[in-house]
Amino acid sequence: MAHSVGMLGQECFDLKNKAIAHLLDYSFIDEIPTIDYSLLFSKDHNERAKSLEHLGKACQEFGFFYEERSEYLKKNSMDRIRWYLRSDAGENRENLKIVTHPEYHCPSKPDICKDAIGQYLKGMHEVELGLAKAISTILGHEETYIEKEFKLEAGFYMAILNLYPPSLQSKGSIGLAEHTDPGFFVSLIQNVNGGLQMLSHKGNWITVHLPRNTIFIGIGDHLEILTNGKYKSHIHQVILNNNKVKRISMATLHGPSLDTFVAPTPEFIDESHPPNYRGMTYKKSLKFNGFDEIDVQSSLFQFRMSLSL
Ligand SMILES: O=C(O)CCC(=O)C(=O)O
Ligand SMILES: [Fe+2]
Repeated sequence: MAHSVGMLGQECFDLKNKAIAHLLDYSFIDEIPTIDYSLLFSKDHNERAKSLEHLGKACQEFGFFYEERSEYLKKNSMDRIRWYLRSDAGENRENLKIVTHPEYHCPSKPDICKDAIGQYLKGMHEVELGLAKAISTILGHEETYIEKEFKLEAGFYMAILNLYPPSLQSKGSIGLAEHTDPGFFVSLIQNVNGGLQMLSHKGNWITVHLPRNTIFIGIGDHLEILTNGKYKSHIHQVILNNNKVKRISMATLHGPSLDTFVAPTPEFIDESHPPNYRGMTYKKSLKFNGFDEIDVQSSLFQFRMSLSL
């Protein structure tokens, strides 16, 4: 069933009971499995159990489920809004990163932006808490497990508004090179299909086609760490189409609070599953490679024990 979620800067979003998470299905190349968010909380026990099972399977097997620019160009390690343009062989995008939680920041111009993004993210916070409950349940924990582990009340969120190709024409086909994102999960909306690709477990790049008015949800690094690798952070990239299509996306990284220490929890560790990741606060993990918090760079690769120690 389709749910309405307006696009950025247009309609207001009412996501409370109306979000759907899209999780990429590796086995049916053209099909993205859809989790009906409302069914995760259905009063019908069978319906709820079925939909939780579907979500668990998707998580485990698929891993996904302008103001004055110059003002935001200067770099300071405590930036809460930063504008960025890169156009070279490795990356071609213009983007604006905004810390939106626990304090909400947003450029004040254009004024529609602040309200629209604020309302969208308010809705997404509800969705986040709902997904945290549902995923805690399928992991065999009490509903509040992830919310508590990640201290989501003070979660660090980053909204990333991307434009491909950038105002300068792109200098290659890579919009954004392959990467994973830190955090609990990433939500993404876009104005046109095409560009975003996910790496399947078979090693194929699959283009993500989102039905209109839907939100894509992908698992982030810190759910992988918490579950000791049971759920995998999704590897993705953006490929450009010879400057022919302008695409705008907004990715929101829903992270734990900056002071949360994230490590594999004992429930996911036993003799045959030793801890695969080293633990660290979310803040330290974001700054691990000398980046600022606002860069939201992944350091998952270095947290994997066999590689990092
Ligand atoms: O634009 C997209 O589709 C993906 C953006 C993304 O992966 C990111 O900003 O981390
Ligand atoms: Fe990303």
